[in-house]
Amino acid sequence: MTSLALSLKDVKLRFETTALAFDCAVPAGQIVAVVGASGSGKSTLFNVVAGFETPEAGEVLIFGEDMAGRMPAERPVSVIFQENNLFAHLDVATNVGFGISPSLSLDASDRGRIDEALARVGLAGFGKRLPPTLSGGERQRVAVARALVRHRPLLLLDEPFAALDPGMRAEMRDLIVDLHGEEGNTILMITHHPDDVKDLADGVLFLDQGRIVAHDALDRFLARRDLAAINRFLGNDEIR
Ligand SMILES: Nc1ncnc2c1ncn2[C@@H]1O[C@H](COP(=O)(O)OP(=O)(O)OP(=O)(O)O)[C@@H](O)[C@H]1O
Repeated sequence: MTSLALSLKDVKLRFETTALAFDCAVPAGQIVAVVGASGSGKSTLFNVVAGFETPEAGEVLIFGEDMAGRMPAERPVSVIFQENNLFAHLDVATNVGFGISPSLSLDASDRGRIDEALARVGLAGFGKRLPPTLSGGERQRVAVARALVRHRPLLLLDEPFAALDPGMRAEMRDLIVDLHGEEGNTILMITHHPDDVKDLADGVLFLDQGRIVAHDALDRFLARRDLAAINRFLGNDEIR
């Protein structure tokens, strides 16, 4: 039996004007793109998994463990957002160090791990720099380095390349694929770009109006023509 990185069972949430309901089972070791129109519920899905939102019903299981009552820091999850992942007044090495110890009690071997992680994302020698002196792409690499030292088996990427130019986006995609190959972790990545889906994903979770309406392997997803929302996303305009 394939082990599951994530299962959402009858998960339900309600905001004033919106009801959301999530059901899915994501096998361990995959890269899964999370897509859907603005407002379809992608960030809310991540917030439920990471523990920033508590559902009013249902179960969130990560590697078979029920996450009910577990704070975000206690979950086997790392999250990288579109921006603002770093503390601007703390240097790069310290920002990465939070991934090892939230109280920053770091010994010499921890400092070695930080340097290794920075080298791994192409930022050797950047440890003393402050985030505002870095480019957007470099800041995202620091966030990736922090996720690397945190070493959690489930990584959530919430549009991590959205603020980057096309060349940098492609570089970051390559970096994520390389790290996934090395770590063997499970990655869920929110994106609005069909190219990210095609280049990165093993599978696709497609959301529409607060529900997961498709969960497919990549090839099957790309061949779908049966849902207008997916046709819009893939640009199958002639079929609509
Ligand atoms: N804290 C909240 N309070 C009230 N409504 C919320 C809250 N969080 C999300 N919503 C609503 O839930 C729906 C889903 O929002 P969500 O941010 O998850 O969508 P999304 O797919 O991530 O959108 P985008 O692609 O624009 O980031 C939206 O209608 C949003 O207004």
